[in-house]
Amino acid sequence: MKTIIEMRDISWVRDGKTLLQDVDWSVEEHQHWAILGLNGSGKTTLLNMLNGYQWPTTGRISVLGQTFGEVDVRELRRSIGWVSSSLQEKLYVNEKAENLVVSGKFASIGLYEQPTDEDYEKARSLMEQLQCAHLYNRTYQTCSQGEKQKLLIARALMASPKLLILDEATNGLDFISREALLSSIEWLSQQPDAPHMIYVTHHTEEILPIFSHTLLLRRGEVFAAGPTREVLQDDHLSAFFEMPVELTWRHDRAWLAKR
Ligand SMILES: Nc1ncnc2c1ncn2[C@@H]1O[C@H](COP(=O)(O)OP(=O)(O)OP(=O)(O)O)[C@@H](O)[C@H]1O
Repeated sequence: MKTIIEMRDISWVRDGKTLLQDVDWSVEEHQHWAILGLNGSGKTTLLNMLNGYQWPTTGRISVLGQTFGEVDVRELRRSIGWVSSSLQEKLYVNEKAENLVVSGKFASIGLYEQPTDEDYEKARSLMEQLQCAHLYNRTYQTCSQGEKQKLLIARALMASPKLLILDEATNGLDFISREALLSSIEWLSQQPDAPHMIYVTHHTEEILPIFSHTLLLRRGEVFAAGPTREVLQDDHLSAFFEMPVELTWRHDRAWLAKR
């Protein structure tokens, strides 16, 4: 089995505060993972490290078999798709949807290289598959939040990444848009060349059955990591949230309530 992500003894210290501590985490081939954590638990910091934007104070990271410190991270980033709202803030709001999606091929914000006709065909086909082809000639700023998220996923898929990170992808979506986005993610996982997915969320019910494994992150430490059904249990989560909670499983998704 190939290891997709390996983090060993990761810590990150800033201004005398330990914000990540002794993080050990492995993602193996054919696994999709969810990361669940409260605000400030260190999720974004962990993702920044996976993309080589932040370096750990101690520890070792390898992604897709490449060890950080020994590889050109800019090159490695071409194999990693990252969909996050922080990325949205950096995007050009006046960019046309088609150009925004195509720019994913070059892992650039804006288009500086000349795309080919095939690139535009691929962009259109991805948008059709994600059911957002009607936005082709629209500018990014005129799209709704749900439409924007789909465009960002299509953009990330342009480079045929081996790893796709979805960071709070359903932020700001209404119920219908959220379920539509989750269906697209499920559809994506069923494609023959599907990337390995890391889905970061605050909500247990968004952890689709395709996410075989879940990592619980609390105050910069791994609270639990393993098969989703083992990790998402009442006792475990009550200890995690430091509040009595109970889960109801419906359609293979875990709905959380305060006990
Ligand atoms: N550059 C920085 N300097 C100092 N502290 C930082 C820095 N970046 C993050 N932190 C702190 O590290 C902790 C973890 O932040 P992080 O953004 O990783 O959490 P998160 O789990 O992504 O939170 P949220 O769910 O709210 O997005 C927070 O306490 C945050 O204030």
